[in-house]
Amino acid sequence: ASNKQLLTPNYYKKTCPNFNQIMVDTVTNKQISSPTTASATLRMFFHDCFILGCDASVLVSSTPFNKAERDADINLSLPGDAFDVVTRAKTSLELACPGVVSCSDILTVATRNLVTMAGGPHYNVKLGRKDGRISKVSNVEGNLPMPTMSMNHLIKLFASRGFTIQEMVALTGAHTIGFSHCKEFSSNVYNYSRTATSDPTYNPRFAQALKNACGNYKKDPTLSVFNDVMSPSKFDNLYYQNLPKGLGLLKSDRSMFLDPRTRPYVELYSRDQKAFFKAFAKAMEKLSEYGVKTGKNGEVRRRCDAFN
Ligand code: HEM
Ligand SMILES: [Ca+2]
Repeated sequence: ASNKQLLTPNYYKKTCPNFNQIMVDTVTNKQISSPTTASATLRMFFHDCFILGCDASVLVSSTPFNKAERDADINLSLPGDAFDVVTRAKTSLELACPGVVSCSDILTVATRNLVTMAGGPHYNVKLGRKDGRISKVSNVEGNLPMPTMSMNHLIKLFASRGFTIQEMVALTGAHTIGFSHCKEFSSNVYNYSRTATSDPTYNPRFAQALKNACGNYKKDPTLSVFNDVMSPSKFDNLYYQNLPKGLGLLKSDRSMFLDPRTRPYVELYSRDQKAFFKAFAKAMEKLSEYGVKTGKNGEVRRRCDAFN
């Protein structure tokens, strides 16, 4: 059997009967006190799963002997709240059931609960992942999508992990919540031509608003903008409705509408939120099982930021 077939819905039923309750309590408290936790954690989960599978490799801290994934340039913007919610859950779970619950299962369930809390679909996740024993910065480079990549490149990247074009479009609907830092899109807003105020695929008023919001971004790299300008913290399908209007923030977002291979799915999900939720839930279940390790292929870390 492959590792993912060894995952089960009730993996902790006997060994940690309070697992679900502890996860719900921790995640709810954290999201209420820091409402950006949901988007932060969803992005971190994606970055974990795409590199060596969902094995919490993204949580490991660098040491003098090993530069870890989280110190890759693309991961430096992962917010502290995402690490914090996992650490809090791990601390409570270690008190209740020491040495039993993996950091990768914690990150998977926290993400699922947060998506639902933000208004998104509920989906089932199976459990029993073990944590990885490898986390290297060199595994990250080129293996996570960047807004500057061409659509060919993005499609190939997702295909290399077994995800179809439709699944890629559905998963990227995650940009219905959260933020992007100005540097991720500002070259499109500024470096167009002498006369145009912006990239022609932007709505001109939106481009002007972005210029205003990001004017000082080179001096203040913390400046950031909502991914979904219409409903920034609600998990809904407005992300897709924005794209035909030129209100997609990242170049890769606007390309989802401009490219004929992805456009039909953008149109479907912008019309039909139910279809989006169903596709997102299914693709998240699949992502949650991507490259998982079970049994002796991994460990239950004592601390999520260090190998045992
Ligand atoms: C075409 C593929 C994708 C590209 C190019 C991309 C790129 C980006 C970039 C550049 C940011 C801004 C990060 C920052 O400035 O802090 C971002 C944010 C985000 N991404 Fe993606 N992403 C893609 C797909 C996905 C997928 C598949 C997911 C999850 C299933 C996801 C979830 C998120 C979330 C939730 C945020 C907001 C993070 C926050 O608020 O802290 N993205 N993405
Ligand atoms: Ca939204």
